[in-house]
Amino acid sequence: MKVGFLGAGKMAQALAKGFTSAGITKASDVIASCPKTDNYLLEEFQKDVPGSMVTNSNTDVVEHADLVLIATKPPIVPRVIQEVNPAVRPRNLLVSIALGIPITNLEQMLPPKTRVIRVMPNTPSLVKAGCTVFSCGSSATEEDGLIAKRCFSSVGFCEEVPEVLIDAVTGLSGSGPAYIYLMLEALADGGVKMGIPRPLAYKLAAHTMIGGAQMVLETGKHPGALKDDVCSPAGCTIEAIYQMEQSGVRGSLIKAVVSAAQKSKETGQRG
Ligand SMILES: NC(=O)C1=CN([C@@H]2O[C@H](COP(=O)(O)OP(=O)(O)OC[C@H]3O[C@@H](n4cnc5c(N)ncnc54)[C@H](OP(=O)(O)O)[C@@H]3O)[C@@H](O)[C@H]2O)C=CC1
Ligand SMILES: O=C(O)[C@@H]1CCC=N1
Repeated sequence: MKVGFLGAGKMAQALAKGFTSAGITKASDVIASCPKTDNYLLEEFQKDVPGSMVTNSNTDVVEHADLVLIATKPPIVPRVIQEVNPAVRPRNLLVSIALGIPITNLEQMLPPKTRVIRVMPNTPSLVKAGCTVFSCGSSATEEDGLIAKRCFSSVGFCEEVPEVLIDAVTGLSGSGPAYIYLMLEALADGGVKMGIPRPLAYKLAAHTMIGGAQMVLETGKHPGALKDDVCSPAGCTIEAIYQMEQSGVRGSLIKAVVSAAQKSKETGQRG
């Protein structure tokens, strides 16, 4: 399958590297575009995916690729679609990863009957630990859904959801890696404050996060029950939990997800 990226930024790079290393496509069948001739992102893209093609022409991408990922910032999407529209053919499956833009808007901007899929991935796709949801447009076939599932499952967890959930998913797993890095950095800072060398503190914090998440997925136990297992009576963990509850950690995280989801929805309404 030939895969093209309109936009060669962080998410395009993560997916291109993930897809090629997972064997979904060959590097020589990947193409990415950015408008400026001196674009350093295209150089970065080719460094990440050696053997791939890069171009300053969005039309080249659509002409070359079967699967075309729209990977520019949301406000630029209408302009990019308008530009590539004359080149869109029935063989193209258009996959938008853009924040907030509903399928109906994408379909209205594209030629009638264009097969469209809206996707919300996240950056850990780069290391095959991504988390993606997708929804199919009105002309997308069952086979198109399977293609999306196969591509994004190759770089992590992937599930089809009703489109109405995508803004909420964006607030949770689309933006979520940023919340995790912030928490991880803070945990490591705590370790450093207590004398742990910084490189070791990052490793301990990261492995603790991976381990905790794996326990939730593999044991199927409620997160609260798993937390209780760590809190020995009159022990040190319950002291820490008491501090965290007083500083409103749960409320902050809920607010983070809600505000990102609302922003995603507003982005779509503005477009
Ligand atoms: N980053 C993330 O974690 C996630 C991002 N997304 C979505 O992915 C999309 C891309 O985000 P991200 O990778 O972070 O953004 P970046 O800014 O890293 O990438 C956007 C890319 O689009 C290029 N671009 C700008 N104008 C055009 C144009 N007219 N034609 C073609 N390409 C153009 C930019 O080039 P230049 O820099 O030269 O302007 C850049 O290469 C967004 O819609 C975002 O909502 C979705 C899930 C997660
Ligand atoms: O912050 C953003 O707008 C993008 C969409 C989800 C993650 N990053």
